Amino acid sequence: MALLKVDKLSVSFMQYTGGLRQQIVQTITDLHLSVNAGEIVAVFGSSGSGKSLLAHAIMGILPDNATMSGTIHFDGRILDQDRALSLRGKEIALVPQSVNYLDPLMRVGAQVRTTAVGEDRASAQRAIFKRYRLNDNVERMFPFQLSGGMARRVLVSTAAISGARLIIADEPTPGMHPDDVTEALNTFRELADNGCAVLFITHDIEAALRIADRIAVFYAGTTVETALAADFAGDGERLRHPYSKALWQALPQNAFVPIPGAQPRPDHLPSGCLFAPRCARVTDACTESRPEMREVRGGSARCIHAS
Ligand SMILES: Nc1ncnc2c1ncn2[C@@H]1O[C@H](COP(=O)(O)OP(=O)(O)OP(=O)(O)O)[C@@H](O)[C@H]1O
Ligand code: NI
Repeated sequence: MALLKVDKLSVSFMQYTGGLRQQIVQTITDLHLSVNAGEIVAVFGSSGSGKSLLAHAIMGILPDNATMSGTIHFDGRILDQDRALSLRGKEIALVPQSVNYLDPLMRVGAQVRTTAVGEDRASAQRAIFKRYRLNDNVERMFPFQLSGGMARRVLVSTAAISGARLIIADEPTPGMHPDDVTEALNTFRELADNGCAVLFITHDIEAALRIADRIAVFYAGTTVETALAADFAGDGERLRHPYSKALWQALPQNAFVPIPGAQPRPDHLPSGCLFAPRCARVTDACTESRPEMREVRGGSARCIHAS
C-alpha cells in the first residue's frame, strides 16, 4: 500500500487583476501521485510547474490565498491540515527549497536536535554534521552565519535524523559542493532502503535518475507521466508521454533537440491537453478535452496517443 497517495489534487489562487476584478488561477490541476515505503519517487519538472506547491499541499502549509481540492492520504488515512501539522517534523519531514525556513533566532545545532529521534539527540546531531563536513563549531552558529551550501547541509541533516516515514525534499541540493550533493543523494537512498518513502523534487533529471525508483514528470501543474527510472534510456522509446520523450531528447548527452514553445502559464492553460500546443503528435482530439491519467505499460500517462 502506498504510504503517500495524492488523488485529483488541484490548487488555485484568487488573484486581483487590476481594480476589484478577481480571477481564479489554477496552478495544480487533477494531480495523481503515490509513494510507497522504501521507494524514492522523483518529481521532475521545470520552474513554475507546481512542484513546491505540491510539497506545501502535502505539508499543510499552502499560502492563505490558496484553495485546495482532492485528497491526500498518508498511511491509509486522510491527511488534512490538522493531521499534517501534528505529523510534521515527526512522521513527515520537509527539506524546504528555501534556506529561509531555518529559524533565524535559534542556533543550528539546537534546531536540528529538536526533530531528532532517540535518547541521545546531541550525538545524533554531531554524527550527521560530521557526515556533512560541518565542523564542531557550526552547531553553535546562527543561520545567518552559514553559507548557502552549509545551510542546505543543515536542512538535509535535520530530515535525515528525524526518523520520519515520509521525507519530502524540495530541490535540496542547489549551491552544494558536488561531494555534498552525492552525500545527500546517498542519504536519501539509504533512508529509502531502510523503509522511508522519499518524494524528491528536482529539475535535475540526472540527480533524479541517480537515486529514484520512479519518476513523475510534471508539466504545467500536473503529472503527465509516471515512469520507472529505467525507462529513461536509449532514445526514450520506453517513455509514454511526448513531453517526457522530448525532455529526454533535449538533454545534451542525447539528441540535444530543443522543445519549441514554452510551458503555458497557470492563467492561460489550454482547454485540451496541456502539452498539445507544443506536441509533434497533436491531433484534433487532443485539443477537445483534457486527457485522463491512465495506466500504460507499468507506468501511467496523460496522453490519448500513449501506448
Ligand atoms: N501565493 C501565491 N499566489 C499566487 N500564485 C502563486 C503563489 N505561490 C505560487 N504561485 C504560482 O504557482 C505556480 C507554481 O509555483 P511553484 O513554486 O510550485 O513552482 P515550482 O515547480 O516549485 O518552481 P521552481 O522549480 O522554480 O521551484 C507558479 O506559477 C507561481 O506563480
Ligand atoms: Ni519550487
